[in-house]
Amino acid sequence: MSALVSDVGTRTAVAAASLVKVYGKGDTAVRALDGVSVAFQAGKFTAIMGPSGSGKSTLMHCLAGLDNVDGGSVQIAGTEITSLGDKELTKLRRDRIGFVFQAFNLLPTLTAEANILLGLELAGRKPDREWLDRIVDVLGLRDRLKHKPTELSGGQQQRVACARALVAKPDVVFADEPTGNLDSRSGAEVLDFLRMSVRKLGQTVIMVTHDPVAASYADRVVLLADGHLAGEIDNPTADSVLSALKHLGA
Ligand SMILES: Nc1ncnc2c1ncn2[C@@H]1O[C@H](COP(=O)(O)OP(=O)(O)OP(=O)(O)O)[C@@H](O)[C@H]1O
Repeated sequence: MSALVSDVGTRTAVAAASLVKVYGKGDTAVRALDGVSVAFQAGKFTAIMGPSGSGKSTLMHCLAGLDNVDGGSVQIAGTEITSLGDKELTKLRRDRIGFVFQAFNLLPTLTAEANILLGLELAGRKPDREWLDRIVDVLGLRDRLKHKPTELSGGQQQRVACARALVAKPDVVFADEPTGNLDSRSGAEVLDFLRMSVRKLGQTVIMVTHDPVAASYADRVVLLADGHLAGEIDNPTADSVLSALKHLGA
């Protein structure tokens, strides 16, 4: 495993080139992304930040193949996704991308373990038990696996959602405001986990957040403003992120 963690450091997990996304037509058209080129290294935790309306969610949706683009390219682990059909995209998202959303989206009738394994089951794939064990241990979910979502705290539910996102060993995990529904303590636990999934399990995480403290858990922050790349910060602190955002008028 340590070899895997050190190997991934220089590979590109996700790359966008000259990405353009336009909503609407004519006078009311909005260029939500206006030529964004950015690369995300494998084995790193990157946060996407910027003022409200700067294009963060749009960028995430285009990178993850959840939305079509109007120009440019997106590659996930070397696969160009903008030219894929719906079926191929669905398969790519299912097999190679993990998602963590603000709403935990767990099925209430299933146990935590069944929620974690559901995607694999639907895809007809067997879980790698050793990998599952590692994820469960890193997430501290061992004694919660038989519980239903209503028997879990918000933080625990989000950790189950993180396990679900990681269980298929995706090329990348996209997290959209993963701490938006959590108090600060549970939020810190989830962020700690996302960081550990990168450092200890060699995973790649790209997170959209409004919160400079959340962004400070990342290895790197990518800043957007008005649909453009507006800078980046390596080894961010909450203060350095906050002052960069102030600079952008957020
Ligand atoms: N479905 C849509 N139809 C029309 N315009 C849209 C749509 N989605 C987003 N936009 C516009 O595109 C721009 C970028 O929106 P986006 O949601 O990506 O920004 P954001 O940085 O994620 O914002 P926030 O921080 O407020 O969530 C904004 O001007 C927004 O109003």
